[in-house]
Amino acid sequence: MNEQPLPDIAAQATHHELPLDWVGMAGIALPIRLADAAVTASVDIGVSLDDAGARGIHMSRLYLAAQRLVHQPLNVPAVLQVLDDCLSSHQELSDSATLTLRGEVPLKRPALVSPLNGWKGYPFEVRARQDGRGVNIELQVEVGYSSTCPCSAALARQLIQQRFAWDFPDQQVDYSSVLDWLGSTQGIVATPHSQRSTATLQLRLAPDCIELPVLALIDSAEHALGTPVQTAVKRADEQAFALANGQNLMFCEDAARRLHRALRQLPQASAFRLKVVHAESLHAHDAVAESSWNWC
Ligand SMILES: Nc1nc2c(ncn2[C@@H]2O[C@H](COP(=O)(O)OP(=O)(O)OP(=O)(O)O)[C@@H](O)[C@H]2O)c(=O)[nH]1
Repeated sequence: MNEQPLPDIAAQATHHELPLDWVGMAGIALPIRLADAAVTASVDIGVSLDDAGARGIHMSRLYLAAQRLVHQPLNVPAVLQVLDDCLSSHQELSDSATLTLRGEVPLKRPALVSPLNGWKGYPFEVRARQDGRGVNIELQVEVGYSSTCPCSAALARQLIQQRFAWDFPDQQVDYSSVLDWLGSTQGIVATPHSQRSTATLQLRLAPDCIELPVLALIDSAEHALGTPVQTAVKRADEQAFALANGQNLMFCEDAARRLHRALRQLPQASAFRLKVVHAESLHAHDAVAESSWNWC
C-alpha cells in the first residue's frame, strides 16, 4: 500500500460554485432478495450536492451504503437505512438522497388447469427519496397479459352468423348438424385479433408500509385482467386461456379501468398511476391508456 497521503480532489473547493440536483452512481450490480426470490438488481444511488463550493461528493460512501442490501430482503426499513446512511455520510454537503433499484423478479406461477407451473419474470423498479419534506417510496411492476379486441370479436360473430345463415338456409335446422358445424372451420369463419399487452403499475407506498407489496400488486392486477400470460401450457391450459380471453374482451380503456379499480383496493397504496399498452396485431402501432389516483 502507498505510504504517502493520497490526494483527495473531492475535498477541494470548486472554482465554479454551483449546487447540483443529483450526484451519484448508476448501474451498480447488487444481489438482493425480493418477494422471496434472488434478484440481481441494477442500483442508482445519489445525493444532492447542496454545498455550492464543494468539489465533489464521496462516491465510496454511497457505494458502501448500498452494500447493506446485499442478499437481504428488500423492504422499507432496509431502504430507509440506506437513505439515512447516504445523508449522514454527507452532512454539510447534501440535503436529499435517492435510491433506485431495477431488475426482474422471477415468480412461480401455476398453469390454469394442468398441475404444471413455471417461472415468469416481472420487471420492477423501486424508487426512494428522502429530503427535507420526508420520505417517498414508489414501487413499479410490469405485468404481461393478453387482450382480445371486443370490437373485433363482435365483427367476427357477425361473420359467423352470416356464414350460419348461408350454410343453413332452412329455418328448421338439425341439432347434430349444427353441433358438427360449430366444431368445423366454417363454424369459426373469423377470429378476433388479440395482442400481448403490458400494464405498468406505479404505487406510492402508504406511510405504514413495511414490506414492498410486490406479490399483492401483481396478483391483484392479474386477477383484475383475467388473462395474464402463461408459463407451462398443455392443451387443457390453452383451452382455458382461450375461454378466459373470450370472457375478458378488452379495449385498452377497459384494461386501464379494471386496473384502476383493483389498485384502489390496495391498502399499501397512497397514490398510483398506471399505463397499459396493447401491442396491436391489427395495427403496427400500440393502443395505450393511462390512469392515476392521488398522483401529483
Ligand atoms: N466525487 C467524485 N468522485 C469520483 C468521480 N469519479 C471517480 N471518483 C472517485 O471515487 C473515489 C471515492 O471517493 P471518496 O468516497 O471521496 O473516497 P475517499 O476519499 O477515499 O473516502 P472518504 O475518506 O470516505 O471520503 C475517489 O477515488 C474518486 O476519485 C466523480 O465523478 N466524482
